[in-house]
Amino acid sequence: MTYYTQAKFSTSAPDIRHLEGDEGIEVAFAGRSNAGKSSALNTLARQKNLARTSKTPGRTQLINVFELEEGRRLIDLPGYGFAQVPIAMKKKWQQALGEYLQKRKSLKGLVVLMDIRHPFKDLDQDLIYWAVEANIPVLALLTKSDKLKAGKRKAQLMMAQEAALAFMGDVTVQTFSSHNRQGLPELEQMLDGWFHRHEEKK
Ligand SMILES: Nc1nc2c(ncn2[C@@H]2O[C@H](COP(=O)(O)OP(=O)(O)OP(=O)(O)O)[C@@H](O)[C@H]2O)c(=O)[nH]1
Repeated sequence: MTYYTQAKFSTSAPDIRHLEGDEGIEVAFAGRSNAGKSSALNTLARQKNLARTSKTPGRTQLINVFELEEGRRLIDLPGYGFAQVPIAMKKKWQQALGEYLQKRKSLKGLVVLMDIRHPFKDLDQDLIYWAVEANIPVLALLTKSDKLKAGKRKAQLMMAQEAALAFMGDVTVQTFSSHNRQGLPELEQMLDGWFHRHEEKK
């Protein structure tokens, strides 16, 4: 049992601007469609169906809020970068996401999930830049690490760590696999830090 196993679905919001209750502490999860976000949330919570996983990219459209305990939340942001979404909608979404990162007072950390084989695509980079600008610490999670052999995995991690320096902010990079739970303790440690750091300041 860890703190995160108690995660419970709380609400869905159709739009980031409709997220309620900007109090307490929340940590958001974002990533391109199919990056493995739902799988990572399920792995973290040790629950099979907390966040739905699908093989159809782009299915996670709503913003899902999972409560850990009163005033502690995980926010599952919709996957981005889905080719079939019209440009106007993409722009609207990006603007809303930027606003969320800038204005959301309870947001204390952002996990950006990226397939270890294709990290730091344009939209990932935009998101990380916005977070850095807003002083939100970022954990870049290189997902599906089980897809690579150890040597290649290490090389990808080092390359991504090097690339992360360009953001000039609080950006940590680690590898992660929902299939074999590689990186789960490190992910939990980072989240613990975000939740606790702010608790102490209360
Ligand atoms: N090998 C491997 N495959 C994974 C891992 N995590 C997720 N996948 C697979 O990648 C696909 C997408 O995973 P999801 O967790 O649904 O991805 P998502 O980012 O939530 O996708 P959207 O719902 O489109 O936002 C599924 O087929 C998963 O089985 C992993 O750690 N290792």
